[in-house]
Amino acid sequence: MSSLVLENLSYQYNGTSVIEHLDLTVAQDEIVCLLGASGCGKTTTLKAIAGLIEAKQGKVFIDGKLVSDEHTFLAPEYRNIGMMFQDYALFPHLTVADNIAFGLTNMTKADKLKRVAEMLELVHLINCAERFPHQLSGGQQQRVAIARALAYKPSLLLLDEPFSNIDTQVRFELIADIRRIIKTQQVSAVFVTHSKEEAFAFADTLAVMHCGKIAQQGTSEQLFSAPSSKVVAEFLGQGIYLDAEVLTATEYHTAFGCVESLVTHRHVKQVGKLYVRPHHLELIPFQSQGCSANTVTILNSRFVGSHFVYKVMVDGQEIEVAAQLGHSFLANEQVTIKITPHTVNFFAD
Ligand SMILES: Nc1ncnc2c1ncn2[C@@H]1O[C@H](COP(=O)(O)OP(=O)(O)OP(=O)(O)O)[C@@H](O)[C@H]1O
Repeated sequence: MSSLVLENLSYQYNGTSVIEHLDLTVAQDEIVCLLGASGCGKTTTLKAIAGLIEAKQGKVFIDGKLVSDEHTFLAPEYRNIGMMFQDYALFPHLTVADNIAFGLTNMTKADKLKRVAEMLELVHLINCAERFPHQLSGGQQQRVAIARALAYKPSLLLLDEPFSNIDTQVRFELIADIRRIIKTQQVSAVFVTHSKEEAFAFADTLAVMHCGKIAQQGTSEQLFSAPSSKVVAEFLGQGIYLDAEVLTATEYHTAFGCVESLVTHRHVKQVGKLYVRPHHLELIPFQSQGCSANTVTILNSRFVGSHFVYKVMVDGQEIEVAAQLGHSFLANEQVTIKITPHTVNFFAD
């Protein structure tokens, strides 16, 4: 059974549509990331799942139980969900142990103490039990927040940008740690972010949101290599569009010569655009016998520790390309560009 199902969910603020006919499924024990640009409706979707707003259009099911539709509205405390936000939302006047124990009602004192001890061990904060939130680092505060959210064994965890206040140096360690914690507790989760790096590191599947809808849901690899729309392609990573015409099931004609696809497509004689990412481009020393359209000028270069990254203008669009081993170029130098065979992303006009 799915842990969460949103069916045809819509929501308006003062008559302005924010979520429109949104469908989403989260499987048992799955971490799904709602990913999208600022203002696309991610937090509003999370609030509708939590019951912090009343979405009358569409249905919300948690663990198979209808919790919201036009006739039904279950308050947040009856939805069996845990929540975690970017501002930690810990009670400042309570110790770490008391923060974790806060939601544990209907339990004997002994059971409460046992559960708090288990959670402190899980989040590696046993020695901080008697400290207050202001005596902890941001990462430690988020560990307390996750311990508190998981303490009463919710079936679904909702996380709204929980890592955005964490120093970038420790952010990805914390992400890996919180993912481990969630996985050991066998709870499903919906995680909201606008950072694709965080989404890649934290989620099992991504649901890219655009203008209040899910544009595409799948693993990060599926979305990266086979985006169903330009919006998803662009959101998952930088690239350029090249005018293209389909020649065969695996070949596309462009101004840069024939581009070969590693997979067979069923596009027939269509014209459209290829979305080409930097790692599909190869810069090689200028070859005078090459087609002039394949010649580009290095605009500038930047050393990134292990190699150089060159900015070039291709078909009127700037793109940064990592240097191939053994080649180095100067600013204003003319180089030849090649498009290597890859899993082509073609969008018909
Ligand atoms: N209480 C509100 N009243 C009116 N409009 C709102 C309210 N809350 C959010 N909005 C608007 O709804 C739209 C979606 O907001 P939401 O917070 O869901 O987006 P988001 O994708 O989570 O954005 P961000 O990544 O910036 O947090 C935005 O245009 C926002 O201005």
